Amino acid sequence: MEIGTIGDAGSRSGTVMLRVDFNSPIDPSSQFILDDKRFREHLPTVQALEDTKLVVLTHQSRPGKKDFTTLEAHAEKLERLAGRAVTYVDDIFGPAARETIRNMKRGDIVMLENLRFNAEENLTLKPEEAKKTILVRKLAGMADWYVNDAFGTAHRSQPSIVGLPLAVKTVAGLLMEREVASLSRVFTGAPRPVTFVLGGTKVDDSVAVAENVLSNGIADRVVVTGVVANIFLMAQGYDIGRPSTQLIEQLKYCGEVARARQLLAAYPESILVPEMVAVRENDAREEYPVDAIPADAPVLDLGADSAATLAARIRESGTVVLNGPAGLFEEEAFAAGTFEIVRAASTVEFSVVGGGHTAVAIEKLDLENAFTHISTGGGACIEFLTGKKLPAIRAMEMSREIFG
Ligand SMILES: Nc1ncnc2c1ncn2[C@@H]1O[C@H](COP(=O)(O)OP(=O)(O)O)[C@@H](O)[C@H]1O
Ligand SMILES: O=C(OP(=O)(O)O)[C@H](O)COP(=O)(O)O
Repeated sequence: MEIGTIGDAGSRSGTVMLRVDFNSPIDPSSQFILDDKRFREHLPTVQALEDTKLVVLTHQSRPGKKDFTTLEAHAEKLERLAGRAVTYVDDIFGPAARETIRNMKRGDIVMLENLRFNAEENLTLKPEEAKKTILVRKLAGMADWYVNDAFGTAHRSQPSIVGLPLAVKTVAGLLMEREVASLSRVFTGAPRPVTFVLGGTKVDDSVAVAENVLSNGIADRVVVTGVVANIFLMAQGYDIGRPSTQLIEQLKYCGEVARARQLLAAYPESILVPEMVAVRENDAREEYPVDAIPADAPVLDLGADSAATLAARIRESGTVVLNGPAGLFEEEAFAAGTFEIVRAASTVEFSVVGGGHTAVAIEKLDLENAFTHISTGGGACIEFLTGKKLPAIRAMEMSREIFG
């Protein structure tokens, strides 16, 4: 890896700013954090920096959303999970934050306020521009070095991600290092055959991933499920019915049908599309072949035969990259396809998972330990798999060039 890590950062003392991604689902009325996976995943980095004055930075949600909130509950959650006191300050770089940081001792942990409360953090900027923001200048003035562990935000060109590394020596935290190493292994040295299973609703990203991994010989085959499969069925000329077509229009993914058609033409043997689907008809699950989908019934899962056929192809793989559920698994009647695919993926030698919903499906089956790597990133993971260099990684490389 071209980026520095905590291991080669040398001194483990001084004031360290640690960027994490504690952005988590929150109950808007009780402020209760509903899932603490991201907290648990960042703990090794927090503990590795126990001899420093540790200033933790994160965002929570985005301005305008219901779960855009202060970080008091996040500080409490970190305190409980780390078993160490965490001081929360409702300030980012004003007098309260500066005073608290000035008074820190070795081993102290301070959590600053939601970075996105500062308008500049919500801008998408090039690293050089981000470096000039007041936010970056102020934070840099309080830090001896910076650790970026926020893999889940690595695809955002925001000041704390791409600007701060140009202003302070920056290295990757342990989670960032593990994410990059595990996901990179998909591109080099993954046991073959390599199967990508792309489902869920992020059709544009999934088509881009399929293009990248098929054209570069990274994947031997791509299995499509979920809404992604519906696009490929349209590309094959099938009528997927009004409700599913409307969903694709709503999501503004009609343009993806032509891209899917090109992929099918270029890789006819490598893209596996379901032949049977499950729909909701008269409030019940019914199964149909893809050339007989009823006009008014939404396609919500793989048909049982197709789930079994695709699962068998997954099981014979050396590597599986799983991103996005195969259907509306939140409803019991439409969960079978997702569960069968997840179970099959859990049996292979090297298995990598991206996406929050996919991780939830795995948790429901209690199969977390059966996977090699479950990424904390949704968008970041899938963007990494499209083959693009993530802005956070590029910024850490630049930091290494600047500060050594
Ligand atoms: N055929 C389908 N029709 C409607 N929704 C679907 C279908 N297949 C999957 N979904 C929905 O996709 C959502 C997850 O998609 P996505 O956000 O892309 O996954 P992830 O968070 O794992 O990346 C789930 O809420 C699931 O119910
Ligand atoms: O949860 C996140 O992204 P994800 O839902 O794609 O995993 C990250 O915290 C990034 O958040 P953002 O998409 O508001 O920039």
